[in-house]
Amino acid sequence: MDLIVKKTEGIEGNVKAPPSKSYTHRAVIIASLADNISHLKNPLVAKDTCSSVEACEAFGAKIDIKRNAWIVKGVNGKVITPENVIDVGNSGTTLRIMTAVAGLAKYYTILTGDKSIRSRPMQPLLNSLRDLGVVAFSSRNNGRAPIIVKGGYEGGYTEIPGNISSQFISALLIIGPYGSKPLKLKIIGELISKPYVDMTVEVMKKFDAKIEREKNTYYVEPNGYKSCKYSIEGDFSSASYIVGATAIAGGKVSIKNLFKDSKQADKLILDIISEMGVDIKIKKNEIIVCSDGELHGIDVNLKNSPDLLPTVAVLGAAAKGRTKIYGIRHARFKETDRIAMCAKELSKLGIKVKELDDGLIINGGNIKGGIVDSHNDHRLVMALTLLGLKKGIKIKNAEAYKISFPDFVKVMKELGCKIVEKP
Ligand SMILES: O=C(O)C1=C[C@@H](OP(=O)(O)O)[C@@H](O)[C@H](O)C1
Ligand SMILES: C=C(OP(=O)(O)O)C(=O)O
Repeated sequence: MDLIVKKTEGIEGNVKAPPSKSYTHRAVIIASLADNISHLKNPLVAKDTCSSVEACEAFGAKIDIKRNAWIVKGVNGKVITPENVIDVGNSGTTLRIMTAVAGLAKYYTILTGDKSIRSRPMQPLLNSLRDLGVVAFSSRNNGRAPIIVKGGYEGGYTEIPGNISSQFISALLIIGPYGSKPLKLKIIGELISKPYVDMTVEVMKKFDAKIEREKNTYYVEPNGYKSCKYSIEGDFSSASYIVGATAIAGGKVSIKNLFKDSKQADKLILDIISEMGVDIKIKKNEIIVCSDGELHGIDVNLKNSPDLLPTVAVLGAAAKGRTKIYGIRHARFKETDRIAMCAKELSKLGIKVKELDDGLIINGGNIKGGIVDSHNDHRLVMALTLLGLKKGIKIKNAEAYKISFPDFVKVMKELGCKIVEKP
């Protein structure tokens, strides 16, 4: 499917941010391991989170999908060996966390996914799982999926580099409560995407896990999880496209279901956008964005918020002057190499972009219309849509937005964005 986006000036309305993808993954996986029945309110129903639901069911959890709620009967740590291969589709979070969960099963689990998933780094996680009593290897010995895991998780000590993906750390912490010994996990070097680990710890605590951090080391007691009622907040990464569209097209938009005190990494979009010249009002559970469509370039470190790269890159392209984005070498290991793909697609629209090892320098302000490709990356589809509001573009392979924000086109149209889906 292609998206045709037409120049749009002035958008307005009141919308609700979709539920958080990261919190939905964590809640459903932890509830699936827990001792009894958990009620998850407002989960995100999207391709990536459905990959986690299917994987949890394959490991023995019973999940009843109701309108606006999932009722999860956990396995109380007694994970069964799946009958079939676990196919995580396009979801890196599912692959990483479920590889660790497979370490709790008795026999062999095979985990794989689409072409993009089969290119994403896994070796540090496999090494740590081995330290903790699990047999875990890459079927082609290249540190990528397909992954083969034979359970046997005991707990104990391991260390892991912090600069490739925080999902390795989240994955190891999540199985921590089910060892025969406590888990001691030391992060070596710089920890990127740290807010995502904080979110993991927050959800683990909500399910009564005993977890502590001292400097760069996490300690988890083998006490299991207690099921509970958990409500999933709105997603700042998805909301970044609504904020970005308002910033670029101009207008006034209110976004509900976003919490001021959220731990989400991508809350940073609010600081970024105000620094670029947009007026932001932050209420307890609502954000109001007001823009005249005039933005100016900034320097920004996205080390902790890698998923904002495509959004900030297009904002930089639409802004006057230079935008430098840095600190995000790890954005090269996502659905695509997002540094390279943002540079490639923005160049097609006449924007001068310089690729850095860990970011981009964008000379914004002069966009021409044209045809761009998402490379099947959901964040590229949604971010490129924002540029279309400025000049009119066609985005190829656009159906990828359904990975994380299935109502993206509907919500954008409600706000007045001129978008047409072409099958
Ligand atoms: O744990 C999570 O929910 C995520 C962690 C981040 O990945 P990295 O830790 O690999 O940067 C982020 O990019 C991803 O979209 C979601
Ligand atoms: C990188 C992302 O997710 P995941 O790692 O779960 O594929 C993302 O949502 O941008």
